[in-house]
Amino acid sequence: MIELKNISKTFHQGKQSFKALDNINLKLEQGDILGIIGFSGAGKSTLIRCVNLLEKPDTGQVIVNGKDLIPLRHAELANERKKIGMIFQHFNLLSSRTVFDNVALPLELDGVDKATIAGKVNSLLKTVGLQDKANEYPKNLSGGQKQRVAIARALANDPHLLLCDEATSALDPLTTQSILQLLRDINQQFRITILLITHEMEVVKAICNHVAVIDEGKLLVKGGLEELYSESSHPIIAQLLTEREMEVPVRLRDSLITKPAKNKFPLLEISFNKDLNVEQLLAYIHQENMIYKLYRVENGQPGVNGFGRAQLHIQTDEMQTEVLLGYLEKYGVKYKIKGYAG
Ligand SMILES: Nc1ncnc2c1ncn2[C@@H]1O[C@H](COP(=O)(O)OP(=O)(O)OP(=O)(O)O)[C@@H](O)[C@H]1O
Repeated sequence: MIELKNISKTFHQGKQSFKALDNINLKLEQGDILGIIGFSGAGKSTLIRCVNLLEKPDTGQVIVNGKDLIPLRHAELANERKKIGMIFQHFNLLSSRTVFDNVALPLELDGVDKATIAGKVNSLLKTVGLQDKANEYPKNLSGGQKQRVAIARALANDPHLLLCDEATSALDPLTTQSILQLLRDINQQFRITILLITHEMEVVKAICNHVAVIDEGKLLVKGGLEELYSESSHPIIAQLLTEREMEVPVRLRDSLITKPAKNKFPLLEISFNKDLNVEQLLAYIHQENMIYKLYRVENGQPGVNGFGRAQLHIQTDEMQTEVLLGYLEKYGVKYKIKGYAG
């Protein structure tokens, strides 16, 4: 069982301070899949990072299987952390290591012998459906395959808890579904508790048996999806429940394919944040002489649901596309590849 009790966290920058988490209380039973949903800046990442103490709360307790992690000394904390796996939006694989060696890394660091590592890694690669990719390097894998490698690596130390930090936010809809299905299978097969954060209601609906809504560092609701719907008169919850994926433009609807291909370019759905808005992005695109078509723009309300969304069809070469995606990531802007079209 995992319990967060009275967790608060304030960030200080120069003379300014910002309360990112305000007295959070949350409980998960073994085998639960809890989704924490909220808009950009609500405090989701800070909260999930408090669970394995990547971020140390100012106050409160993080109780994992009866033990408060906060007062633990370094070695003891490292031991508890081994049992908490984590996956990230951008996979965080080591590009210089093969798939096999990425998955093997936590076991190597733990001093496990080579024969045991080989057995374990091969079995994990089978679990995530990548046994034929053991000798590939991450650069030769699709986004979904990279996330499968990251999942296998997160499972290497037989964790009882898996933390998922926007694990499907960089993936197209079909790949998202397959990764969510894999997480569901892992939860069933290993009885692993899963705590995930997302800004997409679809993810919560697809996989979670419990949900908590976070806004401005406070939990607004926690419980089953029914509880969420019963609170839908709350403006933030109403928005979360109504926010849908933007519709694909009619012109592209029939030609959109799910995988990259020659002369097909990604259609991006971009959710802006306080650090980058649509005008700034377009100024950058012009400055870099990138070819694009802007299909839809939705204006958000600053401080309520981020700074709007847009659908942008990038029609430039692969290298420039990578540069653009890197630019969005630099500003922490979330995007989704809806598919590819010419
Ligand atoms: N290290 C830090 N120093 C200062 N402020 C921070 C730090 N980390 C987070 N914050 C602030 O705390 C607030 C919550 O951030 P957090 O990343 O937890 O939100 P989030 O809900 O995960 O947002 P997103 O979905 O955009 O990632 C934001 O206003 C952010 O700017």
